[in-house]
Amino acid sequence: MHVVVNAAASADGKLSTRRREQVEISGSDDFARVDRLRATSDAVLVGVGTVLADDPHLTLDDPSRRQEREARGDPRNPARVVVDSSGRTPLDARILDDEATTYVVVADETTATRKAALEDAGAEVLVAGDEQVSLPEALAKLDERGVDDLMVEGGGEIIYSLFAAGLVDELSLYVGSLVIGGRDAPTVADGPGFVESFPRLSLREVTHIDDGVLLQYDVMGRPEEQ
Ligand SMILES: NC(=O)c1ccc[n+]([C@@H]2O[C@H](COP(=O)([O-])OP(=O)(O)OC[C@H]3O[C@@H](n4cnc5c(N)ncnc54)[C@H](OP(=O)(O)O)[C@@H]3O)[C@@H](O)[C@H]2O)c1
Ligand SMILES: Nc1nc(=O)c(N)c(NC[C@H](O)[C@H](O)[C@H](O)COP(=O)(O)O)[nH]1
Repeated sequence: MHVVVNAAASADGKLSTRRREQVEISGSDDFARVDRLRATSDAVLVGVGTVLADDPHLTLDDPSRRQEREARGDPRNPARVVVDSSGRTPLDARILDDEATTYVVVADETTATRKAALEDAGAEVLVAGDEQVSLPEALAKLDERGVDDLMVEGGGEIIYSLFAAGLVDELSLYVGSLVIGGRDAPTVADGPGFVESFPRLSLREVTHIDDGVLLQYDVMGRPEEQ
């Protein structure tokens, strides 16, 4: 599986405000780029924190890209994946509509009642991990279901855990020309943070888009992995 993390951050590295309210950091050209990246992916993954904060839809905006996918025999939208240990995804979340397949990856502790409610609401529930979702197990289950190209759209907790598990191949980071600030605002990679053997990146491309810059990195891995 090939994993691309895509995110947009302010110049001070924030994904949104301290209230976790969604901020439009990308401009129209960068959102078009994100739509193209979704169109070439088999699945788009977010954490439940993003679902609760943004209620995202994670489908393609451009109808011609849906047609192109169908013309090559793919579903019109990539599958959607929510990483959600105890099944907190609201049953009326936009991500559960029938515009695309949606996998809700839960941990073993999730009750059978909650799993059944999510399935009734349109999700395919996958179990990976005991108390918190195990990302290596989750990606292995997605791989079994034909996901070769996985796009991750955040948020900061999920991005940190994917780097910590050595599961990221590429990082596409759009840096918008604004300052959000706030010690409690989510950043590109939150979690407990690394204190040594930092994942190393190789800067492949720098592109001026809208009023910001797109940084595209290949992930070299952590020193002990190189
Ligand atoms: N600018 C951008 O590009 C962008 C992109 C996405 C999101 N955002 C913003 O970021 C914020 C949401 O980010 P977030 O960090 O709070 O949430 P998140 O990363 O989307 O989701 C984090 C949640 O995922 C669950 N999880 C399950 N297994 C996990 C694992 N192995 N590692 C880490 N998390 C795991 C945890 O909840 P459980 O323990 O309940 O499972 C955790 O609280 C929102 O404000 C949103 O607007 C911005
Ligand atoms: N590329 C990007 N630029 C931004 O300025 C921004 N705020 C996000 N945020 C990502 C987050 O995951 C959102 O929830 C989905 O981008 C919403 O996706 P929909 O439009 O509902 O499909 N992503």
